[in-house]
Amino acid sequence: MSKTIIVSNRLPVKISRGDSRLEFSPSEGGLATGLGSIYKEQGNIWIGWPGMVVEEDIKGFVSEKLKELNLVPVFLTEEDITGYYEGFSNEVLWPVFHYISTYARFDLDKWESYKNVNQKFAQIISQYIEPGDTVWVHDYQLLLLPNIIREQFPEVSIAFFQHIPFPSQELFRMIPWRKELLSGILGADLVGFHTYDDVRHFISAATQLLDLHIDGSIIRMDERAIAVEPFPMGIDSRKFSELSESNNVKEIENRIKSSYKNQRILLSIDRLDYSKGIIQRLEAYHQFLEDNSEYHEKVVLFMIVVPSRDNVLEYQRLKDEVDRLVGNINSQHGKYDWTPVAYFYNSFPIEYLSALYNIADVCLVTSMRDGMNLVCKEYIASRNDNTGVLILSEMAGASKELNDALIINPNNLHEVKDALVEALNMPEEEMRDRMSTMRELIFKYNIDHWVKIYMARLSELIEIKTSMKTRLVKEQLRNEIAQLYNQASKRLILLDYDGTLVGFKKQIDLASPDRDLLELLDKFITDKKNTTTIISGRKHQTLEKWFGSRALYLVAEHGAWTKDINTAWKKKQGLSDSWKEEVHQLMDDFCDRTPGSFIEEKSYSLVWHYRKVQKGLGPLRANNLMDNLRYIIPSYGLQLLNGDKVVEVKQSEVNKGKAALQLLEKEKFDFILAIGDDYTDEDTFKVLPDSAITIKVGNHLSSARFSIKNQLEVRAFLKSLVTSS
Ligand SMILES: O=P(O)(O)OC[C@H]1O[C@H](O[C@H]2O[C@H](CO)[C@@H](O)[C@H](O)[C@H]2O)[C@H](O)[C@@H](O)[C@@H]1O
Ligand SMILES: O=c1ccn([C@@H]2O[C@H](COP(=O)(O)OP(=O)(O)O)[C@@H](O)[C@H]2O)c(=O)[nH]1
Ligand SMILES: [Mg+2]
Repeated sequence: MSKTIIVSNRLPVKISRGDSRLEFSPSEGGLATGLGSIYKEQGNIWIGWPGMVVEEDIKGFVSEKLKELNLVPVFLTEEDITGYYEGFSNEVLWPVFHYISTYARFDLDKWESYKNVNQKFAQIISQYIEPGDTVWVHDYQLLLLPNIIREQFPEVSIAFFQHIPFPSQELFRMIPWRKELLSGILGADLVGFHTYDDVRHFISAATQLLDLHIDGSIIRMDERAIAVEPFPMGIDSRKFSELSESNNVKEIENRIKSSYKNQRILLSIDRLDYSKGIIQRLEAYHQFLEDNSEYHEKVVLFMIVVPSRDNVLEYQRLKDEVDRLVGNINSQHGKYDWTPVAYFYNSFPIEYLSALYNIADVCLVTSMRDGMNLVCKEYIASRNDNTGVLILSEMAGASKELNDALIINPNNLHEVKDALVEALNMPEEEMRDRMSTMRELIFKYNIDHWVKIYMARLSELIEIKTSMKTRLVKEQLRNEIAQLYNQASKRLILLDYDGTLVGFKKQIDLASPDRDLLELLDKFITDKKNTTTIISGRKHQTLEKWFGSRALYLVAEHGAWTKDINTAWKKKQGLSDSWKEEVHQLMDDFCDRTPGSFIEEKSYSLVWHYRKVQKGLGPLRANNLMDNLRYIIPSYGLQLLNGDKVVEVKQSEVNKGKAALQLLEKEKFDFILAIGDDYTDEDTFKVLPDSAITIKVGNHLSSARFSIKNQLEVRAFLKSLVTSS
């Protein structure tokens, strides 16, 4: 049975040295707690670092112990931890991805270590991977891994999910190794982020830095398609809800409450991290106490800070700063029986967290940036009686879903302070309304739902990929087609031009046929059994210039013009161009506003090209233009085509399908071959009989029977046909 191999930097279980022996305990952090519930399913395994340096002589023992839990360790050395984990992951990627690029240290040795450790992970994975398996790679520590696995195991399904934000490409491009990182991620079939903004940023980085082709949310690379989509992660809501009711938790609650009688509890829980806005929170709370003395002795900020990455300089500095600020607040405002900030620099068992979630009147999340933030979701899931108020930073991924929280900008101290007052005074009905709406969401979009929809999307993509593969023209299929070709006595060959016989060029006129192509076409022409046709959207003047002297059938402007061998060009009857002036004017406006764009005018169509426009702006303007055109085209009976870096308007009764039908009527063909790469060729594929050999160039969905990777392969295929006869 095929299995899922989960891979992340940290295993959900960490090892530490207890008094006399090794201790195995759950890891902190969103990823470990989030996926904890799914890896135990039959046959699945989780590969990752066990959280400490393990001596050689006990590695066997540790591996055995972890195996019982379906876990496989990747042992990291002291150097790996310094270079890869603390260094590149947490001193380069973490600060840049959380928009604090001034903390980043772009050292080459950190990068070398990062590459090495990603290879180390790949090496362990390769020992467990079997055909049909899915590898699910998690997070920024392993950005290179998807592509390393892809190179070793081209057929395997690979998913990648990033739990932290993906920054604007303007920030991301600062990283010296940005292209390698992007290519690493793009080894996956499905790339997921928590929010649509992350998706947008990633797509813009990939298209701008790697010059890739993008089709909605699909990135196309040679023969591979990679889907990039948002999948906001949920939590195990039921677990938190049930935990709230347990006797053990109730007991802890009572104990805590007895220490804070008559005080309302403001709760914050996070790892010690500058991305969590701990300083900003303390400053806002300080101001709140200064401005609202009526709350003195009546509130407490219960602040759990979990130690994290304490070998990294910025984290040490932050610890000092937090200690200092807490000290200031408590010394300035504290009384012998009131400590305004109850500060704990520890991690706590889940029962203790649950008790805190239950008794907290307000949960305060002030992240400066946060991929998701699970703490706020855990708070909501715990509030079975629908009370409690969540104050949530708009910089946390969770704010995109939880819009019934009090949403704040953590940089706006006054806004946070006012939100505290609002939360503490919120009418009960409003509180319950907000909380119950958020609870519904948290229970529906829980962790199981997240895994389910993520995996379902991956299966869908793999199905498409597999069906594409079976249709791919490879040796056996090529031989079968060659056999049919040789047996036939009347053949119709329909060849699209751009994207099929030649590649995409920056200047449209540079795509003229090369000698190799002309020789190939001549081989088809000299065989009298062939009716060789170029069926193109190009102007007839262009086709005339390039092919006019050859004994070819030519179809130009998608069928508005046709030319039989040795005859003059014929224009399709009954076409009108009265619409052109109005559309031209509109396109002119867009050219004026969009440097690099230009209009191509044909007899019965107008094309707005944006292949030379500043990246990102082209598609934006194209959508805008299409919105405008939609008002004009119905009254003229026109068709609007959204093509590869073009917007085309043409008469709807002209299309390649109709042109192909006319050719079909000419004679009785016993072999029909059509090859094309874009949406206009679909019209050809659709009108041909089922027996026709229809071939789509590239990996887009198509009504063609077969597909072929690129123009080079088209030429090789065509050569193999003519040389086989
Ligand atoms: O492993 P550490 O260096 O100790 O860090 C702990 C984890 O922190 C990060 O969590 C992120 O994932 C959460 C769940 O998707 C999300 O809510 C949060 O916003 C992120 O910061 C990190 O992504 C993990 O890899 C770390 O293990
Ligand atoms: O003492 C603690 C405090 C917190 N957490 C867990 O750590 C996770 C923090 O996840 P979040 O997404 O909020 O932030 P991250 O640390 O992943 O950036 C949550 O599931 C908490 O329940 C924990 O296990 N022990
Ligand atoms: Mg084409």
